[in-house]
Amino acid sequence: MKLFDLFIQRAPNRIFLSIVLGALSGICYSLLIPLVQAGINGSGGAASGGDSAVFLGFEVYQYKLALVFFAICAFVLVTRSISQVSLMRVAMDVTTELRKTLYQQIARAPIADLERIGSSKLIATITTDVGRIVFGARALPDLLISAVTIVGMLGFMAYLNFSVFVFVLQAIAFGVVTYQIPVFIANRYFQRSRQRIDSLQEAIQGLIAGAKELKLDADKRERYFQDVLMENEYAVLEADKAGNTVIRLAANYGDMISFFVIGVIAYVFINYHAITPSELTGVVMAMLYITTPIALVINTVPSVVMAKISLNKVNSIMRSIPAESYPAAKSADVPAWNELRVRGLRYQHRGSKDEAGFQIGPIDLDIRRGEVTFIVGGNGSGKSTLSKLLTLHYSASEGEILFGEQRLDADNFAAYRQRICAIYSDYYLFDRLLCERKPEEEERIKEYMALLKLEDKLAIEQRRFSTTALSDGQRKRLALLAALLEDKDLYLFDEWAADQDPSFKEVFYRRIVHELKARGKAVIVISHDDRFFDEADRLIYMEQGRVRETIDRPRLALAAESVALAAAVIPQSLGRPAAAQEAFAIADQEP
Ligand SMILES: Nc1ncnc2c1ncn2[C@@H]1O[C@H](COP(=O)(O)OP(=O)(O)OP(=O)(O)O)[C@@H](O)[C@H]1O
Repeated sequence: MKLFDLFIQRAPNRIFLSIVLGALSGICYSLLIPLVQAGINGSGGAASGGDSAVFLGFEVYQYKLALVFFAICAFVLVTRSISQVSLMRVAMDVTTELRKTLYQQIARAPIADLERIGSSKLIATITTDVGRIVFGARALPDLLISAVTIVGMLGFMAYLNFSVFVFVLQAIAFGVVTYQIPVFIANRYFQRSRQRIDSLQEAIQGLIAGAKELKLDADKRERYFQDVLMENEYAVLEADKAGNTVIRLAANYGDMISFFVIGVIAYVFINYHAITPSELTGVVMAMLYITTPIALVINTVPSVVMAKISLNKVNSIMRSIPAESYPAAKSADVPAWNELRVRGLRYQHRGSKDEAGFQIGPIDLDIRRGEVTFIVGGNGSGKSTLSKLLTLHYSASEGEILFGEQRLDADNFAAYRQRICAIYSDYYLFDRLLCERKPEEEERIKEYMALLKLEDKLAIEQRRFSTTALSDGQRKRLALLAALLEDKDLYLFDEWAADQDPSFKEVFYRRIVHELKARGKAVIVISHDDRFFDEADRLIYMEQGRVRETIDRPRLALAAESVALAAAVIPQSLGRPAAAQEAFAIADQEP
């Protein structure tokens, strides 16, 4: 994707019009000086006429020429304005369009890739890069108008005196070539600054999200402030300062090129070439006249350079976010299922440079509708990773998932995922209900608000929560309410009850999970709440990325029946596998 292509793709006609009007404006702009000179010299030919007229009480000398002059001024004003306004509006559309493309790409990205890239980089791209691209691209009409003006003026000089024209051309070529050296150096600094913006963004997130922890300890706060936040801030500042200093010096050099050339023509060139005083005046006027367009070209170069750097960043982010290749499908496109079977499933997280990523599998398990499956195991045993495989966010490297008799594949992936509802441990609470509105919704909302004791805390108006400024437990209950209003086949709760008080743990395990089971849903509960393991129809115990033990209800009930076993077996199954094995071995020996 190239800078100008963005604009052409968005509005080719408006861009064409803008370029034509910009070019016309540049041409007319460059006619003004020859006209003034013609007026001064009284050699305006037929147009000047040499007569004077009275206009609004003022005497106007060579009124025809004056008329042409002011008409051109008005034309330049109109065409330049239309060209600039039109391109500016396209630029604004392009900003929104570019952001929209990024939003869509993020929405379509696999979760594993979003986790790998991290939110800081994505936010920096959306906020910093898109703005810079459009700012740079917006300078393009001015560049065009200036370039045409410069070309027009050079043409005028060629008409006045060809050897002056050749000299000026050479001087400009020399200026442009030498100008590239500082631009190259500045470019390096700007690239360095852009690389540090991602880290800075991450540091800012830490400052906001970690404000509570930082406030508790002044030393810690100071260390974070200096070593992380300001370190990145100063790195960006230094690189930007250096880049802008070089660019400024280059811009001043560019500004003065015209004057150097004027000086050389006025004091040196005339000694070696035949040039009349009126030609010399014309050339000097033309040179002074193009000082501004040359400065403008030179001053907009940094914005264009920045825009190109940002565009490269956006391109590289876009390339690093692959879109999921599953065709969009509706949940109705796949047959109903009763059992989800997982066979030989493997997945590996992306590792660091020195270490291979955590591996899960091979996993074999069955999840049935109308049953509650608990997934238990120690921290880091792979429960959440398995939950993202089961809810079809991670794509397994090996193995298969079957919904009933239907094997999960690229064609039905999106449709089956539509049938799943989950509250992850790192869930996000939206500020409104996003599920499809159902006729009985009002009734159910009332019922759940009462059950989850939320009715005094917030109201739901037009499907929007009146507040989400709630306690952690209340926020999670609100997320649960939103999930319960949906009608999916499979519900997964990753440590949902971890921050609920005992009464809500009871409500969750004994009422909600039961109710979902009674509605024929497949319910997966990832939990450390061993007190409620008796609610499970099946308990899957994970260890080091593998299913170590699958315990079905009869066996679980048997083990739990004995007080000794209940105390010894189930808690130990989380941390002391040897004892758990022994206890289940005893349970298994029961007739
Ligand atoms: N996005 C990720 N990228 C790389 N590695 C990851 C990622 N998420 C988890 N891991 C690794 O996978 C391992 C298992 O993590 P997982 O979150 O699945 O465990 P868990 O059983 O849910 O733990 P807990 O009970 O603490 O929530 C961890 O050791 C972690 O290092």
